[in-house]
Amino acid sequence: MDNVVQIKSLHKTFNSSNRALKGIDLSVLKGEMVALIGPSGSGKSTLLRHMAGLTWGDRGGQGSVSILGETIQKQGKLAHTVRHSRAKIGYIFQQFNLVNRMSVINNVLMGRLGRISSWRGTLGIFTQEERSLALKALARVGMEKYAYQRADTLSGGQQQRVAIARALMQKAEIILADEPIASLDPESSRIVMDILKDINEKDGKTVIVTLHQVEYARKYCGRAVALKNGELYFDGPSEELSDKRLANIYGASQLSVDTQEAHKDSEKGSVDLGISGSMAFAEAG
Ligand SMILES: Nc1ncnc2c1ncn2[C@@H]1O[C@H](COP(=O)(O)OP(=O)(O)OP(=O)(O)O)[C@@H](O)[C@H]1O
Repeated sequence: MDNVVQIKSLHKTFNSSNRALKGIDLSVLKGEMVALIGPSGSGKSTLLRHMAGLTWGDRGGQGSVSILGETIQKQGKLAHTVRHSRAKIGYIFQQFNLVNRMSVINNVLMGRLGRISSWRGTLGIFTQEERSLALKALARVGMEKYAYQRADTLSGGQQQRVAIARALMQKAEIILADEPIASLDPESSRIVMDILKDINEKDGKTVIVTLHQVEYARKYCGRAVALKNGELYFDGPSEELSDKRLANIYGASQLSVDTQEAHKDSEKGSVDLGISGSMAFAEAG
Protein backbone atom coordinates (compact mmCIF):
# COMPACT_ATOMS: atom_id res chain seq x y z
CA MET A 1 0.00 0.00 0.00
CA ASP A 2 1.07 3.59 -0.63
CA ASN A 3 2.00 6.17 1.96
CA VAL A 4 -0.38 9.08 1.63
CA VAL A 5 1.24 11.02 4.45
CA GLN A 6 4.99 11.22 4.92
CA ILE A 7 6.33 13.50 7.62
CA LYS A 8 10.02 13.61 8.36
CA SER A 9 11.87 15.34 11.16
CA LEU A 10 9.29 18.08 11.57
CA HIS A 11 10.06 20.77 14.12
CA LYS A 12 7.91 23.76 14.95
CA THR A 13 8.83 26.48 17.41
CA PHE A 14 6.40 29.29 18.24
CA ASN A 15 7.64 32.62 19.59
CA SER A 16 11.27 31.46 19.50
CA SER A 17 10.98 29.17 22.55
CA ASN A 18 7.72 27.20 22.51
CA ARG A 19 8.74 23.94 20.84
CA ALA A 20 5.32 22.69 19.75
CA LEU A 21 6.69 19.87 17.54
CA LYS A 22 10.02 18.25 18.27
CA GLY A 23 11.13 16.17 15.32
CA ILE A 24 8.00 14.31 14.27
CA ASP A 25 8.34 11.35 11.91
CA LEU A 26 5.07 9.84 10.76
CA SER A 27 3.72 7.97 7.79
CA VAL A 28 0.13 7.01 7.10
CA LEU A 29 -1.03 4.46 4.55
CA LYS A 30 -3.84 4.95 2.09
CA GLY A 31 -7.17 3.94 3.61
CA GLU A 32 -6.11 4.17 7.25
CA MET A 33 -8.27 5.87 9.87
CA VAL A 34 -5.92 7.38 12.42
CA ALA A 35 -6.73 9.09 15.71
CA LEU A 36 -4.35 11.80 16.81
CA ILE A 37 -4.60 12.04 20.57
CA GLY A 38 -2.72 13.63 23.43
CA PRO A 39 -3.18 16.19 26.18
CA SER A 40 -4.14 19.78 25.52
CA GLY A 41 -1.16 21.64 24.07
CA SER A 42 0.67 18.47 22.98
CA GLY A 43 0.73 19.60 19.34
CA LYS A 44 -2.13 17.71 17.68
CA SER A 45 -3.69 20.66 15.84
CA THR A 46 -0.29 22.06 14.97
CA LEU A 47 0.69 18.77 13.36
CA LEU A 48 -2.55 18.55 11.41
CA ARG A 49 -2.19 22.13 10.19
CA HIS A 50 1.32 21.30 8.92
CA MET A 51 -0.12 18.41 6.91
CA ALA A 52 -2.50 20.77 5.12
CA GLY A 53 0.16 23.42 4.60
CA LEU A 54 -1.75 25.87 6.78
CA THR A 55 1.46 26.48 8.67
CA TRP A 56 5.11 25.56 8.16
CA GLY A 57 7.92 24.09 10.18
CA ASP A 58 11.08 25.73 11.44
CA ARG A 59 13.30 27.34 8.86
CA GLY A 60 16.72 25.85 8.65
CA GLY A 61 15.53 22.44 9.85
CA GLN A 62 15.33 19.37 7.66
CA GLY A 63 11.61 18.90 8.25
CA SER A 64 9.33 17.87 5.40
CA VAL A 65 5.71 16.94 4.81
CA SER A 66 4.32 15.29 1.73
CA ILE A 67 0.76 14.29 1.13
CA LEU A 68 -0.32 11.93 -1.67
CA GLY A 69 3.26 11.97 -2.91
CA GLU A 70 3.29 15.76 -3.32
CA THR A 71 5.57 17.95 -1.24
CA ILE A 72 3.55 20.28 0.99
CA GLN A 73 6.55 21.82 2.73
CA LYS A 74 10.24 21.36 3.13
CA GLN A 75 12.80 23.01 5.38
CA GLY A 76 10.26 25.52 6.65
CA LYS A 77 8.95 26.63 3.27
CA LEU A 78 5.66 25.77 1.62
CA ALA A 79 5.91 24.16 -1.81
CA HIS A 80 4.77 26.46 -4.61
CA THR A 81 2.30 23.71 -5.61
CA VAL A 82 0.61 23.73 -2.20
CA ARG A 83 -2.65 25.20 -3.47
CA HIS A 84 -2.95 22.43 -6.00
CA SER A 85 -2.25 19.83 -3.30
CA ARG A 86 -4.72 21.38 -0.88
CA ALA A 87 -7.53 20.76 -3.37
CA LYS A 88 -7.10 17.05 -2.57
CA ILE A 89 -7.15 17.57 1.19
CA GLY A 90 -10.48 17.94 2.96
CA TYR A 91 -10.05 19.85 6.20
CA ILE A 92 -12.76 19.69 8.85
CA PHE A 93 -12.61 22.28 11.62
CA GLN A 94 -13.97 22.10 15.13
CA GLN A 95 -16.07 25.19 14.42
CA PHE A 96 -17.26 23.94 10.98
CA ASN A 97 -16.18 27.09 9.04
CA LEU A 98 -19.38 27.39 7.05
CA VAL A 99 -20.49 30.71 5.60
CA ASN A 100 -23.42 31.45 7.92
CA ARG A 101 -25.49 33.62 5.63
CA MET A 102 -25.25 31.21 2.69
CA SER A 103 -27.54 28.28 2.05
CA VAL A 104 -26.41 24.80 2.98
CA ILE A 105 -26.13 23.72 -0.66
CA ASN A 106 -24.01 26.75 -1.58
CA ASN A 107 -21.69 25.95 1.31
CA VAL A 108 -21.29 22.44 -0.06
CA LEU A 109 -20.66 23.81 -3.55
CA MET A 110 -17.78 25.82 -2.08
CA GLY A 111 -15.97 22.47 -1.93
CA ARG A 112 -15.72 22.74 -5.71
CA LEU A 113 -13.81 26.02 -5.70
CA GLY A 114 -10.35 24.48 -6.01
CA ARG A 115 -11.47 22.65 -9.14
CA ILE A 116 -13.34 25.23 -11.19
CA SER A 117 -12.25 28.41 -12.94
CA SER A 118 -11.85 31.39 -10.65
CA TRP A 119 -14.46 33.49 -12.53
CA ARG A 120 -17.10 30.78 -12.03
CA GLY A 121 -16.16 30.53 -8.36
CA THR A 122 -16.29 34.30 -7.85
CA LEU A 123 -19.69 34.58 -9.49
CA GLY A 124 -20.98 31.43 -7.80
CA ILE A 125 -21.94 29.83 -11.10
CA PHE A 126 -22.29 26.09 -10.77
CA THR A 127 -23.58 23.57 -13.30
CA GLN A 128 -26.66 21.44 -12.84
CA GLU A 129 -24.38 18.43 -12.50
CA GLU A 130 -22.43 20.13 -9.70
CA ARG A 131 -25.68 20.99 -7.92
CA SER A 132 -26.89 17.44 -8.13
CA LEU A 133 -23.51 16.23 -6.81
CA ALA A 134 -23.89 18.63 -3.88
CA LEU A 135 -27.35 17.22 -3.13
CA LYS A 136 -25.90 13.71 -3.26
CA ALA A 137 -23.15 14.69 -0.83
CA LEU A 138 -25.80 16.14 1.48
CA ALA A 139 -27.86 12.95 1.19
CA ARG A 140 -24.77 10.95 2.16
CA VAL A 141 -24.60 12.80 5.49
CA GLY A 142 -28.39 12.81 5.95
CA MET A 143 -28.78 16.55 5.37
CA GLU A 144 -30.47 16.86 1.96
CA LYS A 145 -33.72 18.21 3.35
CA TYR A 146 -31.87 21.23 4.73
CA ALA A 147 -30.23 22.10 1.39
CA TYR A 148 -31.94 25.46 0.90
CA GLN A 149 -31.84 26.63 4.50
CA ARG A 150 -29.26 29.14 5.75
CA ALA A 151 -26.26 27.43 7.33
CA ASP A 152 -26.62 29.37 10.58
CA THR A 153 -30.06 27.92 11.21
CA LEU A 154 -28.55 24.46 11.77
CA SER A 155 -27.34 22.88 15.01
CA GLY A 156 -23.63 22.32 15.55
CA GLY A 157 -23.84 18.63 14.68
CA GLN A 158 -25.79 19.41 11.51
CA GLN A 159 -23.26 22.07 10.50
CA GLN A 160 -20.44 19.58 10.95
CA ARG A 161 -22.27 17.14 8.68
CA VAL A 162 -22.54 19.88 6.04
CA ALA A 163 -18.81 20.56 6.41
CA ILE A 164 -18.17 16.87 5.70
CA ALA A 165 -20.46 17.07 2.65
CA ARG A 166 -18.32 20.00 1.46
CA ALA A 167 -15.20 17.79 1.75
CA LEU A 168 -17.03 15.07 -0.23
CA MET A 169 -17.91 17.64 -2.90
CA GLN A 170 -14.25 18.55 -3.02
CA LYS A 171 -13.51 14.90 -3.85
CA ALA A 172 -10.79 15.06 -1.24
CA GLU A 173 -8.46 12.06 -1.19
CA ILE A 174 -7.64 12.52 2.43
CA ILE A 175 -9.67 14.04 5.25
CA LEU A 176 -7.97 15.86 8.10
CA ALA A 177 -10.45 16.53 10.88
CA ASP A 178 -9.33 18.81 13.70
CA GLU A 179 -11.38 18.01 16.79
CA PRO A 180 -14.55 17.62 14.73
CA ILE A 181 -16.63 16.52 17.70
CA ALA A 182 -15.13 18.65 20.47
CA SER A 183 -18.09 21.02 20.60
CA LEU A 184 -20.83 18.45 19.93
CA ASP A 185 -23.13 16.50 22.22
CA PRO A 186 -22.60 12.71 22.44
CA GLU A 187 -25.35 11.84 19.94
CA SER A 188 -24.11 14.33 17.31
CA SER A 189 -20.55 13.15 17.96
CA ARG A 190 -21.54 9.58 17.25
CA ILE A 191 -23.27 10.58 14.01
CA VAL A 192 -20.26 12.60 12.81
CA MET A 193 -17.82 9.80 13.67
CA ASP A 194 -20.10 7.23 11.98
CA ILE A 195 -20.04 9.36 8.82
CA LEU A 196 -16.24 9.71 8.86
CA LYS A 197 -15.92 5.96 9.37
CA ASP A 198 -18.34 5.29 6.52
CA ILE A 199 -16.33 7.52 4.17
CA ASN A 200 -13.17 5.76 5.27
CA GLU A 201 -14.54 2.24 4.80
CA LYS A 202 -16.76 2.63 1.74
CA ASP A 203 -14.76 5.20 -0.23
CA GLY A 204 -11.34 4.13 0.99
CA LYS A 205 -10.47 7.70 1.97
CA THR A 206 -7.68 8.19 4.46
CA VAL A 207 -8.95 9.93 7.59
CA ILE A 208 -6.81 11.54 10.29
CA VAL A 209 -8.78 12.91 13.18
CA THR A 210 -7.66 14.69 16.33
CA LEU A 211 -9.73 13.64 19.30
CA HIS A 212 -9.92 14.49 22.97
CA GLN A 213 -12.09 11.51 23.71
CA VAL A 214 -10.07 8.34 23.75
CA GLU A 215 -13.12 6.11 23.65
CA TYR A 216 -13.94 7.45 20.19
CA ALA A 217 -10.38 6.74 19.10
CA ARG A 218 -10.72 3.17 20.32
CA LYS A 219 -14.12 2.68 18.75
CA TYR A 220 -13.55 4.25 15.34
CA CYS A 221 -9.85 4.29 14.54
CA GLY A 222 -7.70 1.24 13.97
CA ARG A 223 -4.56 3.21 14.70
CA ALA A 224 -3.79 5.81 17.31
CA VAL A 225 -0.92 8.25 17.34
CA ALA A 226 -0.36 10.00 20.66
CA LEU A 227 1.63 13.18 21.09
CA LYS A 228 3.05 14.34 24.37
CA ASN A 229 4.92 17.64 24.71
CA GLY A 230 5.39 17.84 20.95
CA GLU A 231 6.86 14.36 20.63
CA LEU A 232 5.41 11.20 19.22
CA TYR A 233 4.77 9.15 22.33
CA PHE A 234 2.75 6.19 21.02
CA ASP A 235 1.92 4.88 17.57
CA GLY A 236 0.03 1.63 17.27
CA PRO A 237 -3.32 -0.15 17.27
CA SER A 238 -5.81 1.87 19.29
CA GLU A 239 -6.83 -1.27 21.15
CA GLU A 240 -3.37 -1.14 22.73
CA LEU A 241 -4.27 2.11 24.47
CA SER A 242 -4.43 0.53 27.88
CA ASP A 243 -5.49 2.61 30.85
CA LYS A 244 -1.93 2.50 32.14
CA ARG A 245 -0.61 3.81 28.83
CA LEU A 246 -3.27 6.52 28.79
CA ALA A 247 -2.29 7.58 32.29
CA ASN A 248 1.28 7.95 31.01
CA ILE A 249 0.14 9.97 28.00
CA TYR A 250 -2.25 12.26 29.82
CA GLY A 251 -0.49 12.42 33.18
CA ALA A 252 -1.90 11.78 36.62
CA SER A 253 -2.84 15.39 37.38
CA GLN A 254 -4.83 15.77 34.18
CA LEU A 255 -6.36 12.41 34.94
CA SER A 256 -7.70 13.44 38.31
CA VAL A 257 -9.17 16.68 36.90
CA ASP A 258 -10.76 14.74 34.05
CA THR A 259 -12.10 12.16 36.43
CA GLN A 260 -13.80 14.86 38.52
CA GLU A 261 -15.28 16.36 35.35
CA ALA A 262 -16.53 12.93 34.29
CA HIS A 263 -18.27 12.46 37.63
CA LYS A 264 -19.91 15.88 37.22
CA ASP A 265 -21.06 14.87 33.72
CA SER A 266 -22.45 11.56 34.91
CA GLU A 267 -24.32 13.35 37.71
CA LYS A 268 -25.85 15.58 35.02
CA GLY A 269 -26.87 12.44 33.15
CA SER A 270 -24.62 13.07 30.17
CA VAL A 271 -22.78 10.09 28.80
CA ASP A 272 -19.45 11.44 27.58
CA LEU A 273 -17.25 8.54 26.65
CA GLY A 274 -14.16 10.71 26.72
CA ILE A 275 -10.77 10.17 28.26
CA SER A 276 -12.32 11.40 31.47
CA GLY A 277 -15.19 8.94 31.19
CA SER A 278 -13.03 5.97 30.36
CA MET A 279 -10.61 6.68 33.16
CA ALA A 280 -13.43 7.33 35.59
CA PHE A 281 -14.99 3.98 34.75
CA ALA A 282 -11.60 2.28 35.01
CA GLU A 283 -11.12 3.74 38.46
CA ALA A 284 -14.65 2.92 39.52
CA GLY A 285 -14.18 -0.68 38.33
N1 LIG B 1 -0.47 30.19 16.27
C1 LIG B 1 0.21 29.91 17.39
N2 LIG B 1 1.02 30.83 17.94
C2 LIG B 1 1.71 30.56 19.07
N3 LIG B 1 1.67 29.39 19.70
C3 LIG B 1 0.87 28.43 19.21
C4 LIG B 1 0.10 28.64 18.03
N4 LIG B 1 -0.57 27.49 17.75
C5 LIG B 1 -0.26 26.62 18.71
N5 LIG B 1 0.62 27.17 19.59
C6 LIG B 1 1.22 26.51 20.75
O1 LIG B 1 1.71 25.25 20.33
C7 LIG B 1 1.48 24.25 21.32
C8 LIG B 1 0.65 23.12 20.72
O2 LIG B 1 -0.65 23.63 20.46
P1 LIG B 1 -1.77 22.76 19.71
O3 LIG B 1 -2.95 23.64 19.52
O4 LIG B 1 -1.18 22.13 18.52
O5 LIG B 1 -2.06 21.64 20.80
P2 LIG B 1 -3.25 20.59 20.82
O6 LIG B 1 -2.66 19.29 21.22
O7 LIG B 1 -4.01 20.62 19.54
O8 LIG B 1 -4.11 21.17 22.01
P3 LIG B 1 -5.72 21.15 22.25
O9 LIG B 1 -6.08 19.72 22.45
O10 LIG B 1 -5.91 21.98 23.47
O11 LIG B 1 -6.36 21.75 21.03
C9 LIG B 1 0.80 24.98 22.48
O12 LIG B 1 1.79 25.32 23.41
C10 LIG B 1 0.20 26.21 21.83
O13 LIG B 1 0.10 27.26 22.75
